[in-house]
Amino acid sequence: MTATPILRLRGIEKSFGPVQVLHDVAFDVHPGEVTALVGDNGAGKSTLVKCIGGIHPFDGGEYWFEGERVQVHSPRDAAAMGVEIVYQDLALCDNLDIVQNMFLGREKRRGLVLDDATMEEMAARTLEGLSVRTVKSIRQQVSSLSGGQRQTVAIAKAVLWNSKVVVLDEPTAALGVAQTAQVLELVRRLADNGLAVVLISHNMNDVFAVSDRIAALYLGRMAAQVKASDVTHSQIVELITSGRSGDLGLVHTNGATP
Ligand SMILES: Nc1ncnc2c1ncn2[C@@H]1O[C@H](COP(=O)(O)OP(=O)(O)OP(=O)(O)O)[C@@H](O)[C@H]1O
Repeated sequence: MTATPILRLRGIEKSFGPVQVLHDVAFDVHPGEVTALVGDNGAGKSTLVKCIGGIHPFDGGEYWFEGERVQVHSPRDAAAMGVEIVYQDLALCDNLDIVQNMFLGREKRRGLVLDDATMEEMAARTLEGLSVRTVKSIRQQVSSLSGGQRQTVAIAKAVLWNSKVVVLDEPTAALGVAQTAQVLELVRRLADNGLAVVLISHNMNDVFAVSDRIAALYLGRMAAQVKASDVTHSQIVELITSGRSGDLGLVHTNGATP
């Protein structure tokens, strides 16, 4: 674990028209760690992640990356820094195979022709690096994959580009028990490989199974950002439902790094 956050947000404010959704949000993300982002429906998790990914411009606040203040105006800006977001819909094309999906929109070319051999080799190397053995062939069409395999492909696609921060929006939401376990193992492996991983989840078992830190949003405010080992399930549930925990001695508010 490292003390220096790779991504640091301070004072983030975001409104949609007259409705303010994020209020003075602080959020730190560390390399080599899984940071769970939790909060009730409508707490602002997706909005915060879309601000991180450059989809929503925020109205005020500071975005720091690798110790420098940055301006992120588009998903392209975020991707250029190494920030990738895997949204719940996964944005995979059913009629294409795994390699084609992993390079969709960022195909490698040799002159005017697609460089299929290089793409296939890079895709295979990435999946191997993540110890993914659940897919039979990388030339398999995505339509034939299970939910867990699809999630795996979407995650592999995100890490293919030397990404440094990967945000996963509810990666186990639609999965059964065995597939959930596989995806959680993969999430942990990403962090163990040095990536900073942000995991949005409503499932406290998943959160405590893989997370190093937990950030709880309540009505658009960061109620607390704590080390997972410092809190109990019920304290996190309390933070999610009421924005505070009875035992405040264990809670570090305002996103400050404990
Ligand atoms: N594009 C938008 N325009 C207007 N309001 C929005 C927009 N996107 C989100 N909101 C509002 O912002 C608030 C936070 O929504 P957000 O989707 O960020 O919450 P969430 O924590 O991700 O919830 P969930 O767990 O249900 O996905 C909600 O009240 C939502 O209605």
